[in-house]
Amino acid sequence: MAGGNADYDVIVIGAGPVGENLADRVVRQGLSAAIIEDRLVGGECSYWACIPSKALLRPGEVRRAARAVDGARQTVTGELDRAAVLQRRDSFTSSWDDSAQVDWLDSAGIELLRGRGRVSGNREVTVTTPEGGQRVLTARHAVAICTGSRALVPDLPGLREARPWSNREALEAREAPESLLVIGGGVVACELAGAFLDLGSQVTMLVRSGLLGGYEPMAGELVGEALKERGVEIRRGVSATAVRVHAGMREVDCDDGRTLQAAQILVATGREPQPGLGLDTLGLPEGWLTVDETMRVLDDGAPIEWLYAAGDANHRSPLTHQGKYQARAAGDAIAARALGGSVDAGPWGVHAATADHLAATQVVFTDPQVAMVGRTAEAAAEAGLRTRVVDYDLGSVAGAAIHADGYTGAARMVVDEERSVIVGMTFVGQDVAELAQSAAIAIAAEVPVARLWHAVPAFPTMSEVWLRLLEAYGRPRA
Ligand SMILES: Cc1cc2nc3c(=O)[nH]c(=O)nc-3n(C[C@H](O)[C@H](O)[C@H](O)COP(=O)(O)OP(=O)(O)OC[C@H]3O[C@@H](n4cnc5c(N)ncnc54)[C@H](O)[C@@H]3O)c2cc1C
Ligand SMILES: NC(=O)c1ccc[n+]([C@@H]2O[C@H](COP(=O)([O-])OP(=O)(O)OC[C@H]3O[C@@H](n4cnc5c(N)ncnc54)[C@H](O)[C@@H]3O)[C@@H](O)[C@H]2O)c1
Repeated sequence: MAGGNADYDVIVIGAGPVGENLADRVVRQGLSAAIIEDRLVGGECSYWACIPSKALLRPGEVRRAARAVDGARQTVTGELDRAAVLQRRDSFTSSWDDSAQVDWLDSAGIELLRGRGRVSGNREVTVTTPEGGQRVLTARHAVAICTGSRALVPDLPGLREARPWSNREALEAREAPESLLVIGGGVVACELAGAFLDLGSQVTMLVRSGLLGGYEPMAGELVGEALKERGVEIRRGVSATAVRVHAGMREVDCDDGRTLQAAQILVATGREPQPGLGLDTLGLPEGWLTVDETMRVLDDGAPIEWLYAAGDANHRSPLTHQGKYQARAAGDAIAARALGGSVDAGPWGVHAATADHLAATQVVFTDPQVAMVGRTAEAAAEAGLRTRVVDYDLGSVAGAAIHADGYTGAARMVVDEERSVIVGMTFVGQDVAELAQSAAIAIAAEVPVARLWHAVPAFPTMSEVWLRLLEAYGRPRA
């Protein structure tokens, strides 16, 4: 066990958004930290996930928004400039150059070590350097696993040999394939199907069950209708059984007896943990790490005092902002434990990531967008809550009608009847992303429904859907 002679107070494996935030948090409180990264500082999010995907999606969204407003529509006559769209994506990823993020680590006082890290003992990490050397490092207080996740490729005959795209190849692409077969119906599948449609690919989606599982059903329905209207072929209830490459095309056999052809396949079937983290040295199984509320890794339900896992690595809420929220809780808890302070890990405590369970915010950047906070009606019922569900047509709100001609959208509010507080809210429609935070505040602050009647939305904005939902629910006495 490392004691006074340890190399650093804290060692963080993985310099994605979560690892960077965790390291920053401990350094700000006077501890020393090293961060180990084997690819680019900034992680999946900055180079192969959130940032390039949103950069690719935005131009098409803006074009459609203008075309949805009479008077503006007439001025938008040309096609998207696809080369400019790709160039804009490149500028957001700094052309996959992480020097600015490296400079930031330096300015924050965090030491960067390039290489692949793995836990090799109690408070010990071994780094395999890019040159193939090994370096053993020790941590005085904590090791934090912030290694994110990687695309899960199903074990399907011929699929790997066909060299399909994951999010990585898709988001680095220099050009769009003529045709793209997307396997999966989750968030990555829906967002990237739209992005490549805008870039000119003919897109087919192979969706085993519904679209956007885990969200309110209206989200998948409205997003699916819009994708179809824009020309995506969605084959629901169909699974691939085998893949071949023939004459430069991918051929995919399906369980409905058909064979589909595409120039490229995008696998968007979920994520898996990074392998080779050395968990076996601690007797832990490979897989997503289970953690307590301060992100300490649990071994048979008991926390390992010095080992933390935050972000995708623990799979509690695999989203950048929720992972960074966990990093703030974990970083502060590490510092409090190291410096002899008290730790407040109870619900909504300063060292607890309670919102992961009760108020996580998610935005799907499809067109229409989906913004969801907290639980779906189904999840709330499964958790045993006595709920009332209120639905409202977002398109009938004056602000939405002005926002776009023929605005189509939906809103759902899930109220816990025992406590008279909202536990879930979902908005679907053009530009609803910015409505999410209003719901996050209402849900995290557990504002009673009676008090919400005093939070008056401005007229004519889309936020007026709040008033309509409350009217449909009824006005409880305060
Ligand atoms: C296509 C796509 C789009 C997405 N869009 C959004 C979005 O719009 N909004 C959102 O909130 N979330 C989005 N996500 C999810 C988001 O990308 C992740 O939740 C987020 O990146 C998690 O951050 P992280 O720091 O935990 O992991 P990562 O960003 O994956 O970073 C982990 C880092 O650790 C490094 N690493 C891994 N193993 C080792 C090792 N052994 N040694 C050294 N370094 C290692 C990796 O190279 C990487 O740099 C998207 C995901 C995908 C796939
Ligand atoms: N805007 C955002 O915030 C955003 C965007 C993209 C991704 N993300 C994050 O990344 C995570 C991963 O996204 P994802 O879309 O890869 O995963 P997902 O879990 O959301 O969806 C996976 C999809 O693949 C299907 N699937 C799984 N195995 C399959 C198989 N063998 N054959 C056919 N279909 C199969 C599932 O039914 C599901 O539709 C999300 O959970 C989300 O947290 C967030």
